[in-house]
Amino acid sequence: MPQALVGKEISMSALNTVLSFARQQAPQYQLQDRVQRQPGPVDLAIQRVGKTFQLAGENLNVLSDINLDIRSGEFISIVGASGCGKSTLLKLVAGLDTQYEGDIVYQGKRIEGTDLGRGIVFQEHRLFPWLTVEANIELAFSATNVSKPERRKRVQAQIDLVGLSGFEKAYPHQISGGMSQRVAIARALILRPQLLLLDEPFAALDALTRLKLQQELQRLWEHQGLTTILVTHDVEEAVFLGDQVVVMQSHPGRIKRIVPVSLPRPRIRTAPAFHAIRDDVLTDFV
Ligand SMILES: Nc1ncnc2c1ncn2[C@@H]1O[C@H](COP(=O)(O)OP(=O)(O)OP(=O)(O)O)[C@@H](O)[C@H]1O
Repeated sequence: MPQALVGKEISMSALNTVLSFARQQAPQYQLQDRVQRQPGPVDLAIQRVGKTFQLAGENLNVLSDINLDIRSGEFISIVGASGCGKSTLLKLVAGLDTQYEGDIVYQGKRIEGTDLGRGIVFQEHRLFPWLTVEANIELAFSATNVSKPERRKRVQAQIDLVGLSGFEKAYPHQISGGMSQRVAIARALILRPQLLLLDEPFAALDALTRLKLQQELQRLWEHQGLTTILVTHDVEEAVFLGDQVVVMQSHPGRIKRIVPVSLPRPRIRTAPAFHAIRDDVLTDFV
């Protein structure tokens, strides 16, 4: 069964239990206080991008003719079957792989390598087990000339923002998977990137933690005005968070269609309009 359909196995009563728990846990949104977001200018332009790997002497065409404009402050979700090239595309945008055809232009410059202005979070948290929560986050400053007191101040503020106050001195083995992912997100955000890249950051988490972190991610995104790209297998997550859901298909990996999600935030997962968009996207996987 495609990963994207796994969520369909949950019964309505189980889903409602999960949702009411998540609502209690989630930070309370003040709808009247929220700034109306306006789409900004194009921040990231992916133009005619292709990627071929060499595998056992053969050429493996993984991405072909990818074209996508992402506006400043937009949240883009990318879904698609396993192996369609989602992570490969994200790595190209991160600058972790610079061997590609076409152009990826971020804020007017072709991406030629990694940059502190682009933060990335992977499925595994990649924390150093011998460092505390605060030391793992502070590590992000190692290539900068930010002063020690300023680092400390920003680390504490970021820890507070992701809800980890009190766990500053804990080691990764002393905190849960969800908390570890929050540390990874804090580490990605501490340098105040303008572009946040997320590669299935919640895939290894249980359903409750996942819902809670989706809400927290939305809060951080709104708070910091980040342009965000999320790769996920979870269609519901994609619709809950995305301004647009990019559906990819395989062999070679390419964009099948882009589904706009204009529902107001925070989105109500049980609302018919939400179901309609989720079900529409799911038709690409059945
Ligand atoms: N370094 C590499 N060398 C050769 N082939 C690679 C390399 N990295 C990825 N691939 C291949 O590229 C294809 C796309 O991989 P990618 O990880 O981007 O897919 P994905 O859509 O993110 O998959 P999943 O959803 O399972 O994570 C796969 O066939 C994979 O085997």
